[in-house]
Amino acid sequence: MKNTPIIALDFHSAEKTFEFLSAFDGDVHVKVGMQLYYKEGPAIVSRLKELGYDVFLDLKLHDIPNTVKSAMEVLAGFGVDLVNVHAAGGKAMMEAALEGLDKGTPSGHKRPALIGVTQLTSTDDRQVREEQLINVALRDSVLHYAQLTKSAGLDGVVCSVHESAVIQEACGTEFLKVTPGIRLSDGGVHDQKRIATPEEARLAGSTHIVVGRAITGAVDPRAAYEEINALWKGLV
Ligand SMILES: O=c1ccn([C@@H]2O[C@H](COP(=O)(O)O)[C@@H](O)[C@H]2O)c(=O)[nH]1
Repeated sequence: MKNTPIIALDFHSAEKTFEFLSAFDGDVHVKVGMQLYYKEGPAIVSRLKELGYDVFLDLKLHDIPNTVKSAMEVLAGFGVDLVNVHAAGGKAMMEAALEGLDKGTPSGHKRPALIGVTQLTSTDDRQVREEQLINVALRDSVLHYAQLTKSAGLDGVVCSVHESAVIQEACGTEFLKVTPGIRLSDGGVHDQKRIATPEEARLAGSTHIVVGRAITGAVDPRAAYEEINALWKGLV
């Protein structure tokens, strides 16, 4: 899996998606989230894979272990590179997800990497305390979910840049730290709470960054991508 910025294709149709991608060569890493997948179904994933894109299918599964296992068995057949579950579903659910992926991956193919969502980057300390009734700081909750995810055998987590360093220390450099909530220093925050710049992500030890609106909402998306990639790679 390449470590160039993962572009969140948060569009409502295949038409919009491919119009957007026409400004890029096929050598980018993309994320298909709920809105695009629910609209276009597995066909959008097959099309992107046929065109050579690395695909993160971001459906954030969260259900009883048996259901998640069966669903992952199906997703494994799509040939995507990365899939995810909510770590809050528990260790047994995450283990079941991995089992489903192993079972569904066609022989001779590589199993998609599997990561656990810790606390969404749109969540802050107040919500953890008052809405989730978790009596530890958000950072400790994220670290706990990361360790649980690792103990279930998954390949990494979705977290914010603010937790990447502590997770790297606890779970190692190979453990994926996929970080959304990326903004340029003059960019809008939108609905995100734990944001950071591409440079901050690199310095904190994130292994991947996920970028949506800072690219898709830019006047010149290709230029925004190049700027973010250069900052992420430390080239400027
Ligand atoms: O904790 C999470 C998990 C997933 N996301 C997804 O990443 C992108 C971010 O989009 P922006 O426009 O850059 O804010 C989006 O698809 C989310 O569903 C996340 O933001 N936080």
